[in-house]
Amino acid sequence: MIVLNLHKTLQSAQGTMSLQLEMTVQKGQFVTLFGESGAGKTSTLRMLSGLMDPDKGYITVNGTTWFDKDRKINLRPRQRHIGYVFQDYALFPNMTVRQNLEFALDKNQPRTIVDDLIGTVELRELQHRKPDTLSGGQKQRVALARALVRQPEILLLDEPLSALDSAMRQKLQQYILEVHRKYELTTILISHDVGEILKLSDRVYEIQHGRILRQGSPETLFGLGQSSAKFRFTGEVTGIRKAGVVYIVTIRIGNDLVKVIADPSEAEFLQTGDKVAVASKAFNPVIRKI
Ligand SMILES: Nc1ncnc2c1ncn2[C@@H]1O[C@H](COP(=O)(O)OP(=O)(O)OP(=O)(O)O)[C@@H](O)[C@H]1O
Repeated sequence: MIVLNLHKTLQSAQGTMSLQLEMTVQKGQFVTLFGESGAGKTSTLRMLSGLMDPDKGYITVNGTTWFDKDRKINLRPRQRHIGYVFQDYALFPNMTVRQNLEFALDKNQPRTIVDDLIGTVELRELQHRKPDTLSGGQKQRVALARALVRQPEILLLDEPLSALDSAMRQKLQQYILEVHRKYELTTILISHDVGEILKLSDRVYEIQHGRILRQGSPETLFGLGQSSAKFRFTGEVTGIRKAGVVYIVTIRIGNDLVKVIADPSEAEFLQTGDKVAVASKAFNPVIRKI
């Protein structure tokens, strides 16, 4: 179980922002941090991993204190047994895929874990290639495998899929779920993609200006518990047009554009850029802002 009690003054473009978060993540959970840019999501992961010191508060993981300002406890990043995957892969360009993984091994650690990971994320054919010969999705599989070489209990994923196209994202989501289950990880993801959050997470925290605004299961948080589960998708509004007494709302789902008819009460609160859920109610799609 991870218990976070974090206080940190951050410098935003608008001035100072006071981050104050209390969060408990159960062992084995898949948790997502969601919220607008600059809300403090990355800073939260950096404090958990030891890359940024909180001004006040404590971090305990499975009963061990990793950080406690009052008791002057502050474990170094290497002592925290965390795997961290970033959006930009951060691979060593002069090393092959296998060498990137082997470089992460601890002294005395058996090499079998490297083979196991290469198998799990299907890198066997690519293992002797250098990163600049790989696609974005392949590089991110290498970064995911490398983050797991030291067999961490906690995996932190900072928007790892946001640079990938939709088909590649879907594949990578599958790999992420697979490693989360196979290596019995506790995983914390930062994501803005509602479909991705629904697919992967047990629990979502919505962060705004350094505070938890809402938390709950993804279905509850995005209002999907109230709609029929027979037909449901999430997407982003790209246009709203009035057509007589109704509105035509264009929604982007992955690479597809779908048009949905909405009545004025549904369309009233929508604008371009909104994330929405569309579900069917007795064959009529209903549209809800999330
Ligand atoms: N070391 C630091 N010291 C002070 N302020 C910082 C530091 N690092 C980041 N900040 C500021 O803290 C704020 C929150 O940044 P953070 O990266 O945590 O947000 P975020 O929610 O992850 O946003 P995004 O989705 O854009 O990545 C930003 O305004 C940033 O400039």
